[in-house]
Amino acid sequence: MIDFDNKKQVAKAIQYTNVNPNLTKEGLLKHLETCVKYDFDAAMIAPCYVSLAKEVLKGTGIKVATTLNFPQANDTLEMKLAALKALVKVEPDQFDFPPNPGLLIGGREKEYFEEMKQIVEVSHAAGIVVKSMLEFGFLNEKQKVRAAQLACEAGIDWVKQSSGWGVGGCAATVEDVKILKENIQLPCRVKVSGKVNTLEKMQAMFAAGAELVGTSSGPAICDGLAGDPNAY
Ligand SMILES: O=C[C@H](O)COP(=O)(O)O
Repeated sequence: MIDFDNKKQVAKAIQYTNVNPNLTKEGLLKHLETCVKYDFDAAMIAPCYVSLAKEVLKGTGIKVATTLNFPQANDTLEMKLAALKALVKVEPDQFDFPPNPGLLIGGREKEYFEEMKQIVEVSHAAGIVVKSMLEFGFLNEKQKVRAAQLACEAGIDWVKQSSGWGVGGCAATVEDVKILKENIQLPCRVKVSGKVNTLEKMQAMFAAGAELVGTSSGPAICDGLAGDPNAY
C-alpha cells in the first residue's frame, strides 16, 4: 500500500487520462507536460498519439499507455488482433481494452476467455502490459466474479472494473474493487477508474485492493483539490 501523505507515491499510482476524441495535438502536448510536472505513472492517451507521446516522454520514466477497441468492446477478435498488430508497431508500454461483455452475458465464456488469451499472448510477446476493462456496469454480481476470474486465468496483468465510459453508472465503487481483488491472484492486480477524482476516493479504492488508478483528475488529486466530476 502506498503512503498517501507522500505526493510522489500518490502520483506514481496515477495513470493520467485524456482519451477524448476531440483532443488536439496541442491538448495532448499540454497533457504530457502535466504528466511530467507531476511525474505520474503513465500518460493514458489515444492510440493516434502513442508515437508522439513516446517521443515527448522519452527519458522521463513515465509510461505511455493507450487503448484497444475502446470504448465499444464489440469488434471481432480478428479486428482486435489486426488493431493490436498496428499498436505493437508504435510500441506503447501498456494498453487497456474491454473484452466483449455480450459474450460473457450470453454464456459464451470460452470465447470471452479466448479473446483475452490471444490478446495477452501477442502483447506479452511484444513486451506490452495488458489491462482488461471489465465494464461492470453491464454485469450482474455473478458475471462480475467470472469476468475477473477469466481475465486473471487468461494472463491479464491488471483488471479494471470499468473504462469509466461504460453504462450503469461507471463511477468506481469500493464493492466492485473488492470483487476484483477477491477473484484474482498475483501477478494479476487491480486498477480502478471512473470518477476517482479526489485523494479520499483514491484512498478508499486502494484500501479495497486497487493499486493503480486511471483518472482525468490526476493533478487535482495530487493537489488535494476536488476533480472535475464532468471531465468526460
Ligand atoms: O481511466 C479512464 C477514465 O476515462 C477516467 O475518467 P474520469 O476520471 O474522468 O472518470
